[in-house]
Amino acid sequence: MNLLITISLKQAKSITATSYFCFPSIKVLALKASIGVAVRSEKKSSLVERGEERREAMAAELDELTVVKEGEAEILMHAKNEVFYNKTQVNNRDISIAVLRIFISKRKEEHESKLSKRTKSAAKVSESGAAESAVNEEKCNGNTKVPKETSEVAEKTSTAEPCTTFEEMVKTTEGKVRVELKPPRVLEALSASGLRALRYAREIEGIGQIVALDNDKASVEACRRNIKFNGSVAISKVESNLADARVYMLTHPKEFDVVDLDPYGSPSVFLDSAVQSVADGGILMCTATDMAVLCGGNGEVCYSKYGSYPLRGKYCHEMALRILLASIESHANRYKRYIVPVLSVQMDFYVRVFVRVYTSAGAMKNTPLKLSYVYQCIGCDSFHLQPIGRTLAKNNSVRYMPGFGPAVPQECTDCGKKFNMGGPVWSAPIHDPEWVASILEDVKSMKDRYPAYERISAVLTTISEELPDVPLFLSLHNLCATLKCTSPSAVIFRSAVINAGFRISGTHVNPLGLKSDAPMDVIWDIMRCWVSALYLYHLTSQVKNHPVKAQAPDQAGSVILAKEPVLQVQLLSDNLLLPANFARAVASLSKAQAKKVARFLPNPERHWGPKVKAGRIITSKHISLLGPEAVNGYLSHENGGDEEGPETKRVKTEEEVEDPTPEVS
Ligand SMILES: C[S@@+](CC[C@H](N)C(=O)[O-])C[C@H]1O[C@@H](n2cnc3c(N)ncnc32)[C@H](O)[C@@H]1O
Ligand SMILES: [Zn+2]
Repeated sequence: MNLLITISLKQAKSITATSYFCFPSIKVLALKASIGVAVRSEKKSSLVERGEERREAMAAELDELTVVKEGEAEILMHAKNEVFYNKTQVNNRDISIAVLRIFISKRKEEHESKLSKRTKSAAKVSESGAAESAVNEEKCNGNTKVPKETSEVAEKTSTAEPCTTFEEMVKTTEGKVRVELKPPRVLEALSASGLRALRYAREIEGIGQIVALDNDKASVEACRRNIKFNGSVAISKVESNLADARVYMLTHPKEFDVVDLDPYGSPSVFLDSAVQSVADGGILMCTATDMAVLCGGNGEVCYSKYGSYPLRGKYCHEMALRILLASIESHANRYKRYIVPVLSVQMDFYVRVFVRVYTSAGAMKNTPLKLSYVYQCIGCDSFHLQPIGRTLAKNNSVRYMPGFGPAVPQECTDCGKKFNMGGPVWSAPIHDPEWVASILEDVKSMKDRYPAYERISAVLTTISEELPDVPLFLSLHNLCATLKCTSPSAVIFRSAVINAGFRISGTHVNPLGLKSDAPMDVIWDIMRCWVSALYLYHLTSQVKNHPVKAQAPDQAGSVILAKEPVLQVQLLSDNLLLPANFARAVASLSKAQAKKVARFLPNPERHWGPKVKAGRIITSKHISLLGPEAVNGYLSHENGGDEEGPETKRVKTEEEVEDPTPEVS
């Protein structure tokens, strides 16, 4: 499916300004209104006099505009790149829409269950004769007074707890009064053209008011024009304000059920105010595109922005997600709040997290249990996590204690080298499996409504199969590079881990990554068996070995291979105890893999990456940001060069992704 439909008005160059004026479509009327050309009921004679001049100006202006359609929203883009728009982010916007749809339905379910609890507790109270439970008329609708008539009925309807500002009293057709949830209010804090806000308004059933902010005048003007251009639903739901998002969020505490941060680069400066602006139980959706920083390019910069040290492991993109989550949690904690991640995605060139925000000084005490330091060996890349805190159960209470440490000795037990220490990172689950399943189901049920359906369903499928409780992942390639051996296929390696009694899964972050709860010494034992003659295949006692390339005796690989394996796996067929069993295990393929469902897709076109800030002239200085290919594209375009050509890079097959270095022995 085409991700984006761009209707260039230039394509219709032959259409003169006169035909725009005469063409009776609503769209064109909206377009005229949006660019501020009022159609006055002037006399025909004066039109003739001034018509030529105006038509020329109009034609020139229209020539500069392009209508971009994504989902159900359309925006007018100016050729001068004055307002930020990156079509690559269609994946980001699609996933956000999917999450919001589920947020609305979960929020409703939670509200229903809260109401039924209220009803039960009120019934108990009235049974025991404690009539003081009556609700006073200001309890509902927050600051809004409920009409007396309504509040009287409310008293009769078993409401023992006060309504929140997010609830309202609604009279049903039978004349009863129900406490209903108000539609969720959304803050799109960094809105640029308003495309995202417009898509939310037009595509998400049950969404409430959407406030779109930007501190750039041109963006706000464009956003307002786009609101009008999108017609009545957009006009009634979306408002655009010129404001610094930080000030606005600080001055609107707990006012939004949804806060969306989609900044240029790092969201770090917005986090403190954003966590304060989300209502209890609301959701914060946050993108970070400063991957070089989050992945360890500049550890000290990452520390200054996020309060966490990144490590340059193969798992760095997942670590980036976990650093961002730890940082949001730390800001939330300042206000006695805490987060619960529902979905965390690394895709394209960014990370995006979806977290719910709650207030509870008690629950906040659990934060240190959800954060860990990461030790990564500089020789063999083995990694170990050390939680910051732990709990101690005593009688009927729980004591919060600092974590035991150190988690590792000074020198790596596998290869003898030292460790780098990174973090703290979020080491609790980064997704809620129930949410992920609901989002995926919902996306599949309305394929046509997601322009990036193929991509987002592939990512969500892979996420749904990740081990939820295993932070970070191994790279089979990396293990083999350390030992300088050929690689087992992922299926054979997964089988050995499963046969040894541990769990293993893929990760959405990297097609070659493997998450496992097997400790590093077990992983290395399996690899020792792979390279030695202890490789048992298909339970047939077929012995193979995979010779390694020689390396210096002090190198990590040599030290690891010099040790005898200690792992002992019992084979079912007889009483043999072997260090590893590579017989193919049933669970060695995920369900999606077994069904050959797509899990990783190539980029749909070239230059599928970040864009520079709006209005900036793209020069060769941007090579480091966009990559030489992308910049060449822009520069050649600037110079009147060719249009972007089709993707020429060969796409890997499913097998190649699964098993990039097929067995050679
Ligand atoms: C990456 S763009 C947003 C793209 C948009 N969310 C979308 O999906 O198309 C970031 C926007 O944030 C705006 N911005 C940057 N700093 C801001 C601030 N302090 N307050 C409000 N807007 C800001 C910029 O003007 C820019 O338009
Ligand atoms: Zn090591």
